[in-house]
Amino acid sequence: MEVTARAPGKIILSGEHAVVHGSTAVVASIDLYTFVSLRLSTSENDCTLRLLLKDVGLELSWDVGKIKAALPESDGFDSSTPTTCTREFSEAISALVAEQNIPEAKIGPAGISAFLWLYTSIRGFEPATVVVKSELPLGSGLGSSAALSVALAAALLASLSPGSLDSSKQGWLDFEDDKLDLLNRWAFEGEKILHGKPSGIDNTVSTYGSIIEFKSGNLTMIKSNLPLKMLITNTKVERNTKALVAGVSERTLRHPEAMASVFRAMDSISTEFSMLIQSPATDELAITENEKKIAELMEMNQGLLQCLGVSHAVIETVLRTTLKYKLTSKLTGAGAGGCVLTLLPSLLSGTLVDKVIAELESCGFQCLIAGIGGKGAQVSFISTS
Ligand SMILES: Nc1ncnc2c1ncn2[C@@H]1O[C@H](COP(=O)(O)OP(=O)(O)O)[C@@H](O)[C@H]1O
Ligand SMILES: C[C@@](O)(CCOP(=O)(O)O)CC(=O)O
Ligand SMILES: [Mg+2]
Repeated sequence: MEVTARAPGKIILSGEHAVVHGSTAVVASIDLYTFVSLRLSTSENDCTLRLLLKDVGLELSWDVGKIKAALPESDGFDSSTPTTCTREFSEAISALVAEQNIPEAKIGPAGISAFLWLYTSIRGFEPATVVVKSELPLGSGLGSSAALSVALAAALLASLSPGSLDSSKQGWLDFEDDKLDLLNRWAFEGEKILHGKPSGIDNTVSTYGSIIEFKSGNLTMIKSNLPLKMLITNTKVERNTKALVAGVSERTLRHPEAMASVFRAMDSISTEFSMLIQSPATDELAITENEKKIAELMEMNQGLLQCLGVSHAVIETVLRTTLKYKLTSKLTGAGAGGCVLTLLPSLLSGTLVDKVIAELESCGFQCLIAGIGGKGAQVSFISTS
């Protein structure tokens, strides 16, 4: 039997970075997914754990006996209790990753470390083949790290207890509500390896889907009464979330009072953003008024992200370009490159949207409009017998 899980990426509509420091943020899942397929080995002579990372063209493999010998002694694994990768395990896992001699240009090693931690913690030392493939651009602010952790944990947990899902059914199956919390907590452990100090917002929206107001680990699912159409522009400037999150924490240590004020302002912006998108807007006039306020909040949010030191010249180029068309933009995710969101008001003509996209793409950027607020993690079973 093979199990495939899929987990969506996300756009942070308001409050990135500040959310790591306890402020409110608003996030939506997008209809671009990371897929993880898991096939346990059926051959007695096979002792290999294989990891195929299709997006970066890497095929890695380890002897499961060697993995067991390399990791510190432990009381055994317990898939029902998500545990944090300790420094001792992290060092042993880094050594297992290093021995694969991965070309640095291909990928940051943290994703592979997160894989080894989640795999060995949930499934132990069983030989298997795991294939990862994503529709998301990696390291661009659309949450590929969380989608990887969620899809991986989902495939592993589903393979352990397929009975809790109706595996005779075709197509994508939802997890039961009580399993979602376990899945989310495991994915958070993966995201810790990838982000250093994650807020948990990305793994939460990738697990549950929808639009979520998030603060200090608590989520509230919300329903938008606005169309909230966002143009996503990928600047293709690569950056690393872990380094950017650490940079904001260092700035916070240097200027605690000033940064606390910025985080408070971000909290107010996100709270108002959430309230505005939920407020009943029955006619065109009310929708337009609320969209204007949303645009203003996005502009303020972007200004504060600049205060945190996470904007970038290329992001400013996108802001200037969209402003020529009287459109408002903000970076999304960790910033310093990656993706930028532009609000497309509901009355905006299709011709104008085409024009702004053409101009952005002439700068070498890539534009897309994703569906937002859809389903979270799901699994599918394929019988290989
Ligand atoms: N499909 C994938 N294949 C391999 N590694 C991945 C994949 N998706 C995510 N990763 C890991 O996540 C990292 C990017 O995460 P991050 O810097 O948090 O950016 P984002 O989450 O915005 O995409 C990559 O460098 C890699 O380690
Ligand atoms: C900057 C942050 O708020 C979001 C990072 O998102 P991404 O990895 O850039 O997709 C970090 C976090 O919340 O864990
Ligand atoms: Mg990430």
